[in-house]
Amino acid sequence: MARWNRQLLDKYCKEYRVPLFSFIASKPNDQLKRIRIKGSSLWMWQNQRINRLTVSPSPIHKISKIGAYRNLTTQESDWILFEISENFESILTGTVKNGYERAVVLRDLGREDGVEKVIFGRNLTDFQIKITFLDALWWAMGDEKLFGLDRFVQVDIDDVFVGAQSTRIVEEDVRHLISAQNHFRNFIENFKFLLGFSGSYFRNGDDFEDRGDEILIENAEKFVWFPHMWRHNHAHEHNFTYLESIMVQNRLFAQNMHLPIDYPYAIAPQHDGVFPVHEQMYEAWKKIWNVTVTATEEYPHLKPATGRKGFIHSGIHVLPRQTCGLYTHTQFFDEYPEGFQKVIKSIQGGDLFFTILLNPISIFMTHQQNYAHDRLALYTFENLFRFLNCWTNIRLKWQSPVESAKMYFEKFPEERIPLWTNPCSDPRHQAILPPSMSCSKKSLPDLLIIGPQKTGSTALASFLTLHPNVSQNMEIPGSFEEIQFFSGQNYLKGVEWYMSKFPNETTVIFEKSATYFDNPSAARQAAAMVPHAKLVIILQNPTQRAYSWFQHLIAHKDPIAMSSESLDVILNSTSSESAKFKIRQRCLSGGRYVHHLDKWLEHFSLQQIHFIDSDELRKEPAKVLSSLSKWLDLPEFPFETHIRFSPSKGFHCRLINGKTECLGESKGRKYSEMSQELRQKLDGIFALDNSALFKFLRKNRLKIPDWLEEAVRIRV
Ligand SMILES: Nc1ncnc2c1ncn2[C@@H]1O[C@H](COP(=O)(O)OS(=O)(=O)O)[C@@H](OP(=O)(O)O)[C@H]1O
Repeated sequence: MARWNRQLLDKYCKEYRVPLFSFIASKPNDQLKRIRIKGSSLWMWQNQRINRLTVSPSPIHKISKIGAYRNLTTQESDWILFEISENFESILTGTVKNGYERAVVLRDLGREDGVEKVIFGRNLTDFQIKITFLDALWWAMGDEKLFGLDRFVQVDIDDVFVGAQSTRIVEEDVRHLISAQNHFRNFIENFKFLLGFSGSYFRNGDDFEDRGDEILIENAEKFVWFPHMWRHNHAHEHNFTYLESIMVQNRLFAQNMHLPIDYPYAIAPQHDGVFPVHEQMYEAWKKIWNVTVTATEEYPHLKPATGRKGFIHSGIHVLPRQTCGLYTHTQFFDEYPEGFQKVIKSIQGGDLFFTILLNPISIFMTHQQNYAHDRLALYTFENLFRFLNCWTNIRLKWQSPVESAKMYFEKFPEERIPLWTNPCSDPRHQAILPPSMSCSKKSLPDLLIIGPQKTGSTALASFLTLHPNVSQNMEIPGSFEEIQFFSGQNYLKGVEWYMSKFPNETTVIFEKSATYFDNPSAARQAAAMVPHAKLVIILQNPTQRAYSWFQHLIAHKDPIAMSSESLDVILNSTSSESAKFKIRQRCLSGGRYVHHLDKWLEHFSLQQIHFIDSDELRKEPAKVLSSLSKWLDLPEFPFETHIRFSPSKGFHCRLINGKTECLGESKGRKYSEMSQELRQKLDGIFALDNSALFKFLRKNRLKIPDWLEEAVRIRV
C-alpha cells in the first residue's frame, strides 16, 4: 500500500477508533523465514508448519471457546506466525514442532502507532480462523444485535407417510426418533421435531412400515405437526378450488387422527407455490389452515444457500429454509453420493456448522427416509450439536415457527417486502409456475417511461401507442392512470398481478409510471424484475415542473396546498416534520435529476436510457416520437400524420379517424403564470442540480435541452 494511503487509513482509524484487520500471506519462494513488519516491532515467521491450533484467552473471543484446540495432521507449511510480546496479544495460537507458541491471529494493541489491529496469518479457509474472524468482527462492530450467541434450530421432517415401500420408518425408527428428541434436549432446551404429513399415504408401506406409521400417530403428542397437501400434490399445478379440497381432506385426516396442529405453519411439497408465489395456494392455505408462517429454499434462488432470505406476502411470513445435505434417497452411510465424509466435513467446521453460526434461525429440511435405515439425520444432528458445543459458546435454542417469524422480521425488517424477479428467466422457477402464469408469451414490459411527474409523460405514452407494434399495460380500475408497480403498494400484489396487466404481445410493451423516477425503491425493484428493459426519462425545467406539480395538488384540493397561499409559502417551510415541508420536498424531488439518475445507473446502464426534452415533446411531438421509435428499433411510423395541434387545447393531440383526441383536463391545465420572484426562487433552489445535470449530459455527449443551457448560462 502506498505510504500516503497508509497514513490516511491510520488517521481515519485513530480518529474514529476503528481497528484495522489485515491478512498476510506467505511467499512460498522467499528464503527469509523471520521478517520484521515495517514500522513496527512485530516479527513474523513465514512458511511455517504447526502441530496444534489453540483458541487463546482474549476478550475478542465471544463465539469461540477459549482453550479449545485441535492437533493438525496436515503437512501444510505455509502458515504465517507472529512472535508474541507485550504489545501484541495472541488470539489464536499455533504450536510449532519444538513446542514454541506463536500467534496465527494476533491482536496489535495499538501501543506503537495508536491503531488497534487484528492480523491474520492465514486466509479464511480454516474453520477456527473463520470463527475467530467472526469474533473479531463482533468485537470491532460491538453489535450484539447482529451477532449474539443464541441460535434457533428447527428440524422439519417432511413427508412422514410419503415414500415407497422399504424406504420408510418402522416401529424401531419411531422409538429411536422419540429417544433422540429427548436426548437432543441436552443440547437444545424444549427441542421438538416438526412432522409434515400428507394423510393419503398413511399406512401405505409394508406391514412393518404401517406399524411405524401407527406408532407415530400413537405418539403424536410428542411432536409438532404441520400439513403438506393430502397427496403430496404439487400446488403449482392446481387452482384454488382443487387446493382447497385437498387441504380439507388433509385436515379431516388430522382431525380423525387427533394430530396436534399447534401452529399456523405449513410447508408445500417441493416448495411449489411459495416462490414463485402461487396466489391461489396462499389463499387456500389461509382459508383452510389459517397459515401465517411457511419456509422455502427457493427465495431468491435455490443456490447459493447462504443467500437465502425471507419475505412476507399476503399475510404469510416466508422464512428461509436450509438443507442439511440429506435428501429423500440418502438412507445409508455407504451409499452417500461422493462418500459420507462429505457430510462429516460439513458438520466439522464446514457448511452445516456455519449455517447455524451465520443464521440466527436455521430451519432444516429433512425427510422421513433420513430417519429410517441408517438414520443419517440423527447421526448428522447429534454430531453437529456436539461439534458446536465443543468449539463455540453458541446457545442452541428451539422456538415455535410463529416466534421465529416474529424474531426474523424484527431482525431483518428490510426483507419484509420481497424482491420480485422474473420467474421466466430462472428455469427452476419456470418449471413450477402456476397455471395462471405463463412464459410462453411475453408478459413483462420492454420499456418503462419513468417520469418524473409533470413532464409530459402521459402525452408521450399516448402518442407512442399510435405505433402498431407497441402496446401499453391495460387500464387499472381505480388507479391514477398508472400501474405504479415498482413505486408503491401495488408491488405487494406480486408478480402474477403485474404480469396479468400486459395482455397484448407486441414488439414493444411498455408501461409509464411517472412516480418511478424519484422513488427510492423503484430502480432496484425494476432491475430485479426487468433488468433488460429500456427506460425513458423526460427532462423538464425543474422550476416549471415544480410549479405544475403544485397546480396538480391545488386541482386535487389538497388541504395543505389549499391552505397555503402560494407555492412560495410551501417553499419557505423549514420544519422537517411539518406537512408543508413534506409537500415542499415532494414538489422539488422530481427536479433533482442527477441525484435520482445515480440510483438508476446503479442498476441500469446508460445505454438503456433515452432522454427526452420536455419542451421539444410539447412543441414537436412527432419528431420526438420518431427518434424514440428508432431507438427502440421499431419500424418507421408516420407519427406526424397521426398527431395534430389543437388550438383549443393548446397542445398536440392524437388524430384518430380524422378526429383529435386530446388528453383530459388534468393534462395541460389552465392556471396563472408563475411570478417572476417565484421563478427566480425555484431557479436558485435548482441551480446546483441543473449544473450537475448539465455536466452529466455534456460528459456523456448527450443532447442538452435549451432550457438547461439557459438555466446554467444565467447562473454563470
Ligand atoms: N400533448 C400534451 N397534452 C397535454 N399535456 C401535455 C402535452 N404535452 C406536454 N404536456 C404537459 O404534460 C404535463 C403533465 O405531465 P404528465 O403527463 O407527466 O403528468 S403526470 O405526472 O402523469 O400527472 C402537463 O402539465 P400541466 O400543463 O401543468 O397540466 C402539460 O404541460
